[in-house]
Amino acid sequence: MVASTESPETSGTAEERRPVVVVQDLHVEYRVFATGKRATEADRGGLLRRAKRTRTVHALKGISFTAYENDSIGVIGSNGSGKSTLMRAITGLTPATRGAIYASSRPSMLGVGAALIKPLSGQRNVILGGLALGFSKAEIEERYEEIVDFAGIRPFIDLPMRTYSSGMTARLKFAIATIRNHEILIVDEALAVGDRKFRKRSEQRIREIRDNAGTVFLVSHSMQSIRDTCNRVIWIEKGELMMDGDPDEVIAAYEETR
Ligand SMILES: Nc1ncnc2c1ncn2[C@@H]1O[C@H](COP(=O)(O)OP(=O)(O)OP(=O)(O)O)[C@@H](O)[C@H]1O
Repeated sequence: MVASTESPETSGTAEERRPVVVVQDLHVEYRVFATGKRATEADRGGLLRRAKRTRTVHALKGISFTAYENDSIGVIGSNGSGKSTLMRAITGLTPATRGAIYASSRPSMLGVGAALIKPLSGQRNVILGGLALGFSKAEIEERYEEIVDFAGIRPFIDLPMRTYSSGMTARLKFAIATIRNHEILIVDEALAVGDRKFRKRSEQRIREIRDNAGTVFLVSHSMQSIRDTCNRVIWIEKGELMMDGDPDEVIAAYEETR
């Protein structure tokens, strides 16, 4: 299938828009040990045999595209097609085996999960999460009400986070993580959790980030979320770029193969 490198539905030509992420012929290979009997000391040839059991998974096979300022790019593809690998490579968490990624500023993956502590109340966690994002205590206090309202968990904010349902936890994390303005934001399946009302609010927040001259990548299996949020869609299958373009066209082509 033909892959175009230009973004559709843009306010100007590609030359007028600032490129923020350039991915050039990106390859990512994972070296994995296939499960097998663990080598013991008695197993003299163990090391050699173990080496033979190493497999290489070629997760991305020459992906190239350019993301521009104000782009909101949906990333779709079947399970295991390489979407998360591409996102991790863009943030620098997964090294490129070959090819290159250039970014105008450090892309951030949406999330404050690691900073939060489950036995503490939602309230304390808002403060912790805010500090982890680089806000001062005063700045967090200023935004506190907004975060709690957005998460929609006010009646539970004094309870320990471990008593929250997974949806409530996800809403709180999303509410904290998006208070910062991100220039390049990656949202990997964060919208899959939470109910319909919250999903709509999250999508609105993503649009606001984009309108603030940000660039957003949204990985999702929900074509509705992608349609509602993105001006461009990248479809990856078996580590290859199948199509890059208008959401309706790319989603239609993807759904035809399913
Ligand atoms: N840490 C890892 N070590 C080894 N192989 C990995 C690792 N992470 C991913 N893979 C492999 O790389 C390929 C792409 O995986 P990836 O998680 O990027 O897919 P995905 O499109 O995000 O899938 P999903 O929609 O299921 O989340 C898969 O074959 C997967 O098994």
